Amino acid sequence: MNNRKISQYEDLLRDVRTNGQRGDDRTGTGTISVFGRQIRFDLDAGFPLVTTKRVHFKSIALELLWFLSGDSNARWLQDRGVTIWDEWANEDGNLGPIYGVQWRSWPAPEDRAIDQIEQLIKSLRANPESRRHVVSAWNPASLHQMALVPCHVLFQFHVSQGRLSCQLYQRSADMFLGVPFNIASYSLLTMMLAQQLDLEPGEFIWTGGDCHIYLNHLEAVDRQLERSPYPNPQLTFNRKPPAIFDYQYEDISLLDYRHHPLITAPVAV
Ligand SMILES: Nc1nc(=O)c2c([nH]1)NC[C@@H]1CN(c3ccc(C(=O)N[C@@H](CCC(=O)O)C(=O)O)cc3)CN21
Ligand SMILES: O=c1ccn([C@H]2C[C@H](O)[C@@H](COP(=O)(O)O)O2)c(=O)[nH]1
Repeated sequence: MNNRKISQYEDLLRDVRTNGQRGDDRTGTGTISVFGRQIRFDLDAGFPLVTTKRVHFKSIALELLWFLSGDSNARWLQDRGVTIWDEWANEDGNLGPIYGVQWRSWPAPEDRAIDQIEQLIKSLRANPESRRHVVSAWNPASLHQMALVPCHVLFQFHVSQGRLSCQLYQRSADMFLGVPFNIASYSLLTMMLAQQLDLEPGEFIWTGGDCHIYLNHLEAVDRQLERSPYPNPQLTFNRKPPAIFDYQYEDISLLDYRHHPLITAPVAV
């Protein structure tokens, strides 16, 4: 079965490497890209953290907790040693109303704010069979204020046979640096929600729009593609926090993460 393989990410990376078309992009770096791809991960077959290079899980987990807290200032991350948003932040750490703000306080008329995560949890509890468990970060009225418009734009949860699944639509996908983060981040979110709702984690389905490799990542990608994936690590929680907003980094344990050495490459700004 495709969703129980351990090489979905590497297979897609190879697909883009082989079939990507040369093009220019906003950052001036240049890419090879394909449009429209999907990969799926069975979350009871281990945690889908890429093993063909070292991926810094702590940055991923802290970024997710930062989104969930509704914060969009990079200071909170910087105070915890996470530097992945530095290039886009101004001198005060400000990034404008990016993910955290749209998830937790989407601006609505009459100065109201919509907490999409709170509503999501309520709807998953009250009406698990609903086909409307959707969260959107793409707010056309706020895009001009954001340091970077959302890449992971919309996600939907689905409950079937006691299992909670998630599908993400990512409009733009930096295959080498961003996608390993995005897969792990949404898989972790799905496992946290499943724990809160007393459901089993189901599948994480990643759907990508423009899937690209930056030209200055090609050598790094070629090195990575010579490597064979290891079995997935396991992810467990050390306690059940009272609510989805109460998780701390220390509540999350990543076990048996066997990986190949780090491969570094510059991020395109
Ligand atoms: N071009 C680009 N690619 C991205 O993936 C990306 C952006 N821009 N802008 C916004 C966020 C920031 N994200 C980032 C930014 C940097 C790394 C990065 O440099 N990763 C290194 C080091 C990780 C660390 O310091 O923890 C890596 O080896 O994975 C990863 C994701 C994902 N996003
Ligand atoms: O979570 C993320 C955030 C960003 N990216 C990548 C995708 C692109 O390479 C850039 C964004 O540039 P746009 O011109 O706005 O598409 O950042 C990612 O892969 N994952």
